[in-house]
Amino acid sequence: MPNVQFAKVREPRHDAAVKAKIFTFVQKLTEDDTTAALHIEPMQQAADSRARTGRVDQFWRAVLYRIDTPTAGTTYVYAGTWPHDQAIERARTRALRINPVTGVIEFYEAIGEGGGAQGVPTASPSLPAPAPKKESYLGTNGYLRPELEALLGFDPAVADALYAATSDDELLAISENRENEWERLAILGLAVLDTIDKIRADLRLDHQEDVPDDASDDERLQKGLEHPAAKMQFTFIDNDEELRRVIEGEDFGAWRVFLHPEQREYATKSRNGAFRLTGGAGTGKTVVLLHRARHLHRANVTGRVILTTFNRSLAEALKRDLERLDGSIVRVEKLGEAGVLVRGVDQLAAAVRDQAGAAFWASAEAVYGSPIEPRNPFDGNQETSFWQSAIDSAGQSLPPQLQSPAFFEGEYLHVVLSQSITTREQYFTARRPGRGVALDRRKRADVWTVIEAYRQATSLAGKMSFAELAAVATATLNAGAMDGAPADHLLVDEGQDLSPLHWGLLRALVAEGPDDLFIAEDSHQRIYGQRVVLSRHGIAIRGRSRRLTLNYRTTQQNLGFAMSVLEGGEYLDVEEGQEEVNGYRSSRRGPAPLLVGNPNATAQYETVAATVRGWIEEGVPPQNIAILARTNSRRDAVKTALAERGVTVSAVISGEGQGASPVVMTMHNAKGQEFSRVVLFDVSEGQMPAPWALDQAAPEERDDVLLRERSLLYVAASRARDELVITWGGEPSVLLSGSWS
Ligand SMILES: Nc1ncnc2c1ncn2[C@@H]1O[C@H](COP(=O)(O)OP(=O)(O)OP(=O)(O)O)[C@@H](O)[C@H]1O
Repeated sequence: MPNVQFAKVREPRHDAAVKAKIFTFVQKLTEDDTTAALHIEPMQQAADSRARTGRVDQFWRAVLYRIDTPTAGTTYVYAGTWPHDQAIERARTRALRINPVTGVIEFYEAIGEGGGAQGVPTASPSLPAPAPKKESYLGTNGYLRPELEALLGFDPAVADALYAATSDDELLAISENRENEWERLAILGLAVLDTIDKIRADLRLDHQEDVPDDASDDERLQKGLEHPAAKMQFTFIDNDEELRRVIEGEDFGAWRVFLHPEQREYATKSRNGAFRLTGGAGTGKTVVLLHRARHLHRANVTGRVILTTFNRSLAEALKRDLERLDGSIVRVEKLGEAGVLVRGVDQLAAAVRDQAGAAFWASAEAVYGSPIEPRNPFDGNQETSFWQSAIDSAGQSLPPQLQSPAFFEGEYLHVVLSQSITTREQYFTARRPGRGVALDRRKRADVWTVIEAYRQATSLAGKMSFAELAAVATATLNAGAMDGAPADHLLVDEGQDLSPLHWGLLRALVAEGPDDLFIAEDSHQRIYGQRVVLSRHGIAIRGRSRRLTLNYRTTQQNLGFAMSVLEGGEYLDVEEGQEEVNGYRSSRRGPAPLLVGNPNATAQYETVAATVRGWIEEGVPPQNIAILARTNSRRDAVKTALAERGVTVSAVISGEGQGASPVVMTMHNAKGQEFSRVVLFDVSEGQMPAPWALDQAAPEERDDVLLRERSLLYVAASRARDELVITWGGEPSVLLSGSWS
């Protein structure tokens, strides 16, 4: 029975009926390639004697390459389905070969009279004619023409065209027409002026497959399919499920199959301890986590893998995607079971509570100074109300700026719970790193009085915060109440938004060792809480940190705008290093983001309504459109205003939208999501940065609040895959004053 390797090529978009026929065709091919109905036919005078076409139906033909080796038998490389004549033309003119410089398997266009002599390279007709009169973009930036051929393996004609390009845009236009993924990404690297060495390293072009000297051409091709750079474009079809995913997935499903060599390495390589994967919004961090979860699970089915993220709705999305990636992964519902457990981080604390039973409430002694009776977590904004009442009743002697629930929530979480402080005396000498405001002994005594009042009132009400839940869960695990750590591998998404108590909990859930913690995070996207330094929570990264820079989600134009929002912010990462902003790139291009100022609120509503209406008329599926607002009340206001203008949108409170209408949600709720078209609504002075967020913050925390507002706009802007519109009424927000134009 032949094997099938599926190659990602730019074939025509197929409707469901054709896809079903392709599915049946490939299925039959894997069963028996001599089946007459498949019409597997060699090409006359073809550039590659391996080229074949096969009959999908009367109109459509598949293009195939047949490789025969003694060890692997027959392999067909499936290279897309085309209308009859086009398929013949492609099969006749395109060869499959090993790039002589890099060893990567590739499609190679060789054209000549009547089908062409085999192996004679010529420029693809899609290449623009060289324009020698103007200055070469690559030449001016210090690249040498021969390097493109000798070090990157470009065909001479392609190298000529690249060297003749006068701008990065011209380079990208060439890249869009190249057939091979490695070519497209190498050109993108050149466009953003990566060094040749970096391009070679990123795409693993230095990697050489181990092939004996006397290997046949077919054996070399077979081996070439294993090259890390080939895995971006070629995938082995294992079973019907995999085949269905590849055929039906198209671009949206590409993440499940075609990983960038860097992504593949991060998903599969074993690490000695905690590892941090950083990278801008849309660089595929979540994709790596999902693949890594599958990899760890497959490597040891008795292993206990936890995949966690900031909240429940993001965890639900991870669950769905894990299922899409591989339906055979054993998903479990309890801590300590073999398989993959997907939970929000607070749900993990609740799982410890539920599974440890009485031991959990007994362990509360480490947090409160004495065991507690079972309690329920707060609902909604209850925590703030409890702090306010405690301040009102016991905090009147404090300076006014400390009489704020925000100050107390921060102090309680970052100082009291983080250090398991249970008495006034301990609090007098507690370290308060990163808390800004200094507290003398007198003030500390007053603060502690409020904390005691809060603890008393919450105890009476039978309530606790999620931070307290995490603290008690950590104490429970550290006391050994669950027979050792309940996980072997812990994978964390959205790490930048986790609190010190979350990190304490995660550390306690998995014992230190190889592949214990894998953390995906992006400091630029921190929109909740204070920055955390991981080493203070028993998590030592020590050089095991890497960054992804290729944006898979959005266009270069949207990316440029999103990055410009970050300008003016000072970002430190979780290892206290400067977070880098350079090097991000996208291979996709699109329209420039539209910034639309409006004289007043009514005009702004008109703008948003017209924009959404226009997109729907254009044929954009309504559920791929999102309007993002800074607050719940602005979300509700724009929903009502749009309804008054005949545009129905559904408000998303948490999780995903319902049904087939555009969604409106807060920027916070848009975290982790993506849409084709996005409106950032009311990015006006007086709305963003939110004045109330600044007012509520203690003076020394205002800079961080501002930074988070900047990050929030960045998160929101980076949700758009294709088009982005930013609106305001009156004056624009100061956050829009970056260098973007
Ligand atoms: N190798 C790939 N091939 C095709 N698409 C990919 C690949 N990797 C990621 N993507 C797509 O890019 C988009 C962003 O990926 P993902 O959500 O993993 O990024 P992220 O870094 O976690 O983003 P954010 O930080 O904004 O949450 C998704 O649509 C994903 O399917």
